[in-house]
Amino acid sequence: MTQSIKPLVAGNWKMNGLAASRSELEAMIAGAAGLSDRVDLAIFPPALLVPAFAAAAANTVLGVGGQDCHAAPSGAHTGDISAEMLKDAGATAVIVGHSERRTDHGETDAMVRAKAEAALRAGLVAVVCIGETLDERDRDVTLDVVGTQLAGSVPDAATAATVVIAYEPVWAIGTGRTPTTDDVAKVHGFIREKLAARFGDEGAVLRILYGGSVKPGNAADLMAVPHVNGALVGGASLKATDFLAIASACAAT
Ligand SMILES: O=C[C@H](O)COP(=O)(O)O
Repeated sequence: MTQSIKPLVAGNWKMNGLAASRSELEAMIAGAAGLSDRVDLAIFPPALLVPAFAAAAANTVLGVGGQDCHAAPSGAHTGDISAEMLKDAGATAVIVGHSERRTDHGETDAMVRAKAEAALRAGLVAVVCIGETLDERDRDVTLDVVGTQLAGSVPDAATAATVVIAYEPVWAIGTGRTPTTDDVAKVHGFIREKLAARFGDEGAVLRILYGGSVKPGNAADLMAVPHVNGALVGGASLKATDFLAIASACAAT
């Protein structure tokens, strides 16, 4: 982990969670307080839970965000939610371009970039996801894929305060498989080079999260990799004990 960058541990609940999950949120809020000098924490529940979770987390160190947004601020887009609506509901951030959105909804780099630009327009931090599939990894084109996604999905106006990159190998998501720390170092180092070349000083300090089967048992090793500035956690973020254990491991590196 790069010492000069405060890490972020973000929990993506995906399509999980009901109103009763509020107890997990409250445990996270309580646990986050003791870690906030070393690591930022944020949780991304389903959109229906954002207003209640954001209200519960207001004036605490735990951020609350959405999992997707439309590129437009409002309009005839049935079923969609704008970045402005998330902001209005108390969100501070939004995930864009998660591989499940790219796969399930055919989102392209251009669409992801437009969503990230919408986030910035609304005053939200955009967590921009990139990562290669297993087929792409097997064909040894990981860096090509990641470089293309990075160039195409990240807004020109990105700063360290407004954009976070999440590198998530698609084959590691929800599978229990993770890349070796050498593999993670190679990709994160490549992303850092690209960000620094494009954004200069801002690119040198923009946070790059690793995501894909991060658990309490492997978090310390993954978070110690150079240019890993935190984690985007899926399954293990549903339970406060696991989420906080990952955040503690991150804070300790
Ligand atoms: O957004 C989170 C990632 O897709 C990782 O999910 P996972 O931790 O369940 O593998």
